[in-house]
Amino acid sequence: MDDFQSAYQEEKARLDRTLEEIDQQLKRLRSIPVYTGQDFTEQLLEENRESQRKLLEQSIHEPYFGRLDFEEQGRRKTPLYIGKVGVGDQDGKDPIVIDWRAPVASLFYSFTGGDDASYVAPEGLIEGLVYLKRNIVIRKGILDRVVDTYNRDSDGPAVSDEFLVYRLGENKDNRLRDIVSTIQAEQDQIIRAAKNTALIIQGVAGSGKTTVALHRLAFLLYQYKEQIKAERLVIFAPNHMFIDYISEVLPELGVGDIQQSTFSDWAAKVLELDEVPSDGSEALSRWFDGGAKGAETWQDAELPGRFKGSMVFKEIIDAAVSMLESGCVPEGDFEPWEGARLPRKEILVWFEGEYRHYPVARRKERVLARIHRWIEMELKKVPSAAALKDRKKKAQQREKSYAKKWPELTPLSLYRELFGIRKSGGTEGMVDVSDRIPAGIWKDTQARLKKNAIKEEDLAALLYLYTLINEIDGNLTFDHVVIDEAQDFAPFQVHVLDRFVKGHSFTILGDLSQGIHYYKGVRHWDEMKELFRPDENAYFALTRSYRSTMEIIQFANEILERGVGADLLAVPVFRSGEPVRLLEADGEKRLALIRKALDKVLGGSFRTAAVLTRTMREAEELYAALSEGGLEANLINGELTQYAGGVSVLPVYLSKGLEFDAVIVTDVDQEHYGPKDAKLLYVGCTRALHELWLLHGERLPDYVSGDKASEYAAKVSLEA
Ligand SMILES: Nc1ncnc2c1ncn2[C@@H]1O[C@H](COP(=O)(O)OP(=O)(O)OP(=O)(O)O)[C@@H](O)[C@H]1O
Repeated sequence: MDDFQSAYQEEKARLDRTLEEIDQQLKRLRSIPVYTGQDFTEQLLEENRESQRKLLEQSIHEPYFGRLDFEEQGRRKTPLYIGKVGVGDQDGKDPIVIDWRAPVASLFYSFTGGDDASYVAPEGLIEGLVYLKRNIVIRKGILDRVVDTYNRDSDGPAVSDEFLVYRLGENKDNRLRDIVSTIQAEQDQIIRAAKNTALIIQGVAGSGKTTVALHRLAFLLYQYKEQIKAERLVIFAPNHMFIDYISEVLPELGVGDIQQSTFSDWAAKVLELDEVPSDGSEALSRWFDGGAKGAETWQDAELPGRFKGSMVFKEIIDAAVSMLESGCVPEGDFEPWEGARLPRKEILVWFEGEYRHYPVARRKERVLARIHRWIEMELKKVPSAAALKDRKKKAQQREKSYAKKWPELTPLSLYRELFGIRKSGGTEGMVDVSDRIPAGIWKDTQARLKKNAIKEEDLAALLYLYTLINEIDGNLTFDHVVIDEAQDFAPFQVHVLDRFVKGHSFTILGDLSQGIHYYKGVRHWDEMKELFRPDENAYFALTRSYRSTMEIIQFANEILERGVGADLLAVPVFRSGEPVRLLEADGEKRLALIRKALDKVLGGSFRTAAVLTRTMREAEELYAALSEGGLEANLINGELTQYAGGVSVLPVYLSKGLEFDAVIVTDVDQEHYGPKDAKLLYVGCTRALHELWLLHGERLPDYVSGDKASEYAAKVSLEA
């Protein structure tokens, strides 16, 4: 028997034993009648049994995916089996399968050969020797594959990407999947980073940012189970369809109930807005469907999204509200009826003294309530019933009009005042900051606010005002916040979120090379880092790209290098595929050739394909034409909440974050992708896992037809 066969036999025997053990445990658990009584302790025990049952039921299909033979210093060599779910033996003493999030399991991901292997455990640094690292594929309880990625006894360290490449070569369906069996060392470092740090991660396209963020949440829930709750974790994602696309990963990892939201949805909930301001897709659509040409030359300060997302705007707001407190208590004493008087001095003692520790809106509330109580006490002193009736009535009216003299302390009313919209008897305490806001933005915002129309760009400021005047309710706080596609987030948004998060516990991930929304987001990660103290943040860079073949990555890299002069180039995993196809397809032949290219692509075993256009309008037209020709496809627009897979037709800017087995980018010419659109084309190209087609007019954009291109791209022609 050769080594491979004996390894397979050994693992098969071990799998049979494990399945038998899990089966026994399940049988035992199922035999215990479900407790439905009122006893609290019994209820807790029943809950435990129920979650144990679920975990074992999940585990029995694929109990583990890896094996690591480790000899801890001074102990015996032990084979450790690592799975998505930890399983103990009948007595619950020795683990049969170790949870991938356990400290020792980190060795499986971080060990890359050599004599020194160590991991950090709660007891401190554990050192030892690794003898074997083995990947084991089990499908539906049947052993499918055994691949050794390190064997100390063979001819030296042989850590290879073979298993990773095998996994990456698989076709994808309509959902992002977990990667527990192949997490890479650079990703593992991020997943296991300490909770109370703001992690800022620059990762090239396809480096696993989204995937890593989701695994990090699963890790945090395991590692800090006493301190954090799933429902207090949140992922901010760019749109609802993306949320749907990533929705399977956490349940696959045995984690549920995590909040997933767009920033706008969340802000609207906190601010109790009747309507959710557009999440930006509408603005994007206008931006890309024309009208925005030349706007790239605008100064940041003139771009509403950039200006209102900056910390400069926060400082302007601080200046505007700096006198708010001192301007709150109305002039004059309070007189509920002639002869009774509550001196303003006394009210100030309450407002500025006793209630000082409350935020201002709450202080106002408390002072007004106390005045009410004071009136009631005064009324008790009134001797005659007739006088009492009269005074009561008067006091009611005066109390009401006195309350009206106080400023309206809501985020929206203050924001309106910031832009010069003042109600009669408005806030004396607001400082005029109009000269610090660019005239265009001032005028546009004022006009909108007069009609009570709020845009996404206003939300950070509104939330900030909210936090200045209100206490943040415990229900609204988070234990950890993930921000995906963070290059499109503004520093001010993150600053505001920081007020809702304990311990600056953030995972902020993005790719500056995919920053296609010129009018918002960050230009450099320092803009985010500066929001935190040096000891509160950590920066990581992910440079390996796992999604696409080498040919596609090299081709996309060249677009970045030539078109943007970027240095954040992706390093491919050694997975070779077809060359990128360049197909001239314009004029009358365009539609027929798009159809032909699609037929070619769909002829294989691919499960998902995308046809990317430059604009939404073009996507709609193409979708209509393709459907008329009998093709079954889905049109994706910014409103969609579900991603169905199959063939999708969509504008390239909406493809961000998604991936497809094959991608066909249409109209890749100078007209559609001018010199400023290299990043956009880069996003489109990097969506492809296995095949990329570029359908173009007579002249490709200059940054596409590079000299080196022939190494990984080929011109093809299909008969129209
Ligand atoms: N360690 C890994 N093992 C196997 N597959 C991986 C690994 N890391 C990432 N992938 C795969 O690479 C693809 C890209 O991952 P993901 O979408 O998380 O990357 P991203 O950095 O968020 O991409 P983008 O910024 O381009 O949207 C996914 O198919 C994911 O499953």
